[in-house]
Amino acid sequence: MSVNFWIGDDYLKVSIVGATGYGGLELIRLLQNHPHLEIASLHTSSRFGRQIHEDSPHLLHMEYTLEEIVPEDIAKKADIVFLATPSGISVQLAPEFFKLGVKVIDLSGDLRLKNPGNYERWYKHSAAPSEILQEAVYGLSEWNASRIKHAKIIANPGCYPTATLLGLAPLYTEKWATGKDVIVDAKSGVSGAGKSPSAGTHYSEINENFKIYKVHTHQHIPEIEQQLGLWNEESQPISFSTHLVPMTRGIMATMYVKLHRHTSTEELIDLYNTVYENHPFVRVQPMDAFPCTKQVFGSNFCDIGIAFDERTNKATIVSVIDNLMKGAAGQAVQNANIMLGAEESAGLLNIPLYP
Ligand SMILES: NC(=O)C1=CN([C@@H]2O[C@H](COP(=O)(O)OP(=O)(O)OC[C@H]3O[C@@H](n4cnc5c(N)ncnc54)[C@H](OP(=O)(O)O)[C@@H]3O)[C@@H](O)[C@H]2O)C=CC1
Ligand SMILES: CC(=O)N[C@@H](CCC(=O)OP(=O)(O)O)C(=O)O
Repeated sequence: MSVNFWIGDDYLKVSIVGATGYGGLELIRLLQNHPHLEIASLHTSSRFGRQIHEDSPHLLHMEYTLEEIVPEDIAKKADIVFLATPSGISVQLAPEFFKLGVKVIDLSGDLRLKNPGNYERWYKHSAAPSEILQEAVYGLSEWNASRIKHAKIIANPGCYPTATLLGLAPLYTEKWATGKDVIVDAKSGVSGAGKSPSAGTHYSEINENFKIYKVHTHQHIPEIEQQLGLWNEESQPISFSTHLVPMTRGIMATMYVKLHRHTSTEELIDLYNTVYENHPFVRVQPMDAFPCTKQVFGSNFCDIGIAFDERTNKATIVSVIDNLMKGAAGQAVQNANIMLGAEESAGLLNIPLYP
């Protein structure tokens, strides 16, 4: 039975667990001006009692005391909880919130893979209970809205999968792609790795440098393949590589896809425009134009450029997003909007920061 979750003009209350990290801070930025959602509480595993602005001075004007993570207490004040925590945490927290009847939007990778063995292989943690994995709805907003609307748990997609899947979806769902020999060459800004410094991401390692990482082992490979398999059962394993770029935000995924049919760039652009016609956050570039990460900086847009290569019969698709927005907090708020029956774009239609 479907229940109308939203109760009209009132604000719905939300709590954020992991509020001090990059994803959590981006959620705060979006929720502060949201027309239907209001922050009830912010939670930390290590800094209880401190003000949010003590470690995040860009929030100097905001008065929120960081609280411990006690699901029973959160359930008393929140309708929805966002989990913006490292992998391995939602495995434990999501079942508790589910039992307490609080809707969960999980930004981590814990609930995305339906096969627990797959999660354990790629994430190296114990998986969530099967009941929770089955309950979790994959939150690729443009492609799963009818299920997101009635979901109790959302597994918000990863940043690379969001850029990749939005870029590949029209070819897979319309059966233009053979599903064989697909190559995804992806690059990310350093905020994708979260706020905690590490040997691989600190300034002198990343500045004026460009490096490949997690070759053939990236945890987003099974997530992308799971969704491609749902769209097209002929789909085969993809070649997927990830690189770190010396910039703060942004993801670019460049994809090379063999097609069933001979076509033209014009026809491909028409296909993408038709598929994404009613989706305000996916913008398809005109002929001969390709997107760059700066044109989506700080926004929830995914911009896509397309060209057909006559010589190889392959399409080249370029998809860009801001990893913290469409790749994390922005899509999480978009999913919350869909769940509560509001405009999908509520609180999210800001123009990208430029230059
Ligand atoms: N950064 C990105 O672009 C994207 C990130 N994601 C995923 O979203 C999640 C959050 O990412 P991001 O914000 O970048 O990560 P950060 O490392 O920046 O933040 C993680 C947050 O989790 C809290 N935390 C750490 N340990 C625990 C724990 N044991 N229990 C509860 N909370 C804990 C941290 O702070 P405190 O010590 O105060 O509790 C912090 O608030 C991750 O799972 C990430 O993989 C998904 C898409 C994109
Ligand atoms: C630049 C960078 O390091 N990015 C991270 C993205 C992590 C992430 O978002 O992880 P989950 O989606 O699995 O939670 C990475 O490549 O692992």
